Amino acid sequence: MDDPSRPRSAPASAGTHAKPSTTSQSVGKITLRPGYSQMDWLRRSKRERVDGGVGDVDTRRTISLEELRRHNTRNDCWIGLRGRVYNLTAYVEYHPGGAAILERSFGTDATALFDKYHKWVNGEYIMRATQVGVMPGFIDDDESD
Ligand code: HEM
Repeated sequence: MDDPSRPRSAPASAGTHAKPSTTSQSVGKITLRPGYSQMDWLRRSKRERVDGGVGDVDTRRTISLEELRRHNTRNDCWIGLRGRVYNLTAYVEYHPGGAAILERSFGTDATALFDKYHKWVNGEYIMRATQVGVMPGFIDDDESD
């Protein structure tokens, strides 16, 4: 007999199963394409660097605001976040908040907007495979990378 105290559906954390997502994922009004869930991204970025194919990147290179600003298009977008610079280009399609809202942050220090929408999200962890450098004056307090 069914035990009414046991949930019938999978818990929310079930999205972390090992297979790539094969159905669309809806977060709020945003629908992500199959294969573009956060788990798909984490799996991909664990496997490979996703820095836009610029090759052997010195992730500690200082990137001027002027250089950051030049990467401001959908096919070549970098953002600053807490002193690190990330190549967001590949992640845009995986962003649960959608691509459109990210556009205004392309080529800028997006820390304030990031915190406005989701201070709780660990952007440094999610984006670690995309780091292309650091912002001027950045002082690293994490020796693990
Ligand atoms: C490093 C870059 C970013 C990463 C890794 C990231 C990651 C995420 C994640 C994981 C979520 C889902 C949060 C949740 O369900 O609790 C999300 C939602 C969202 N993000 Fe981002 N994000 C980034 C940048 C930004 C920026 C720059 C903006 C604004 C310009 C933004 C706006 C939003 C919005 C509006 C949502 C939807 C919030 C909601 O539905 O409540 N994100 N993002």
